[in-house]
Amino acid sequence: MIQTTGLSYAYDAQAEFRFPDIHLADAENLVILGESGIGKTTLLHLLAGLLVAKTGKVLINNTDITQLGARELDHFRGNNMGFVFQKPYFVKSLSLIDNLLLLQYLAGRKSDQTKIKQVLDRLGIKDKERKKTYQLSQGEQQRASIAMAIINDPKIILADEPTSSLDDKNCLNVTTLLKSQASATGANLVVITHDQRLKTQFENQLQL
Ligand SMILES: Nc1ncnc2c1ncn2[C@@H]1O[C@H](COP(=O)(O)OP(=O)(O)OP(=O)(O)O)[C@@H](O)[C@H]1O
Repeated sequence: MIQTTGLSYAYDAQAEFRFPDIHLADAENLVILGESGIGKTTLLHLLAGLLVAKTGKVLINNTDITQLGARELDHFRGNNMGFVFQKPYFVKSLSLIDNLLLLQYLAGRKSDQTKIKQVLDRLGIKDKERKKTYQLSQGEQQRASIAMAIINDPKIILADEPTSSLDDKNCLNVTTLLKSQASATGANLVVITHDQRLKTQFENQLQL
């Protein structure tokens, strides 16, 4: 569940944003649309607690993350959130499968190669599991970053332009996978994009 109230953020006096309130029950999805520079990434980073709001609250599963200290927030994020960032973050020296095993380890989970292979298979990159992530194409890296986001079954999946480098077929694969992952685990999925192809794929839309 995600609920925001009166959220605003200011980078400086020239770049101040007030965002509409968001109410999502468990398992509900939302696509946030809007032109470049309107504040989509800023809003997503506020939902993730990566930016500190000027005003307002962000309730996630009844925890107001704006009230958490840095350590608590890190812990909360690690246990509850999965991110698909515009620019993927990998450990460069490791293969794709080792990056995913590392994430399972860091979350205190047992290593589960079967699950990793299933996720990679559904994303169409199982044959790339032994590659270093820098050896993957941009679109493959985007799909790899989605595998990283969902591997530990987060309760909230936040995705920043997850389909921008993908062709139509992979765009549909990725949104289908994100939605089915979210519905399988009762997670909220929030996607921000200016990819108009996503408009018809989500029931809830917020136009900034
Ligand atoms: N660190 C920063 N300092 C000052 N201004 C910033 C900073 N980060 C972003 N901005 C400004 O805030 C505005 C909103 O940025 P944001 O990244 O949230 O937009 P966006 O809607 O996600 O854009 P895009 O679709 O191009 O990614 C932009 O005008 C940007 O220049």
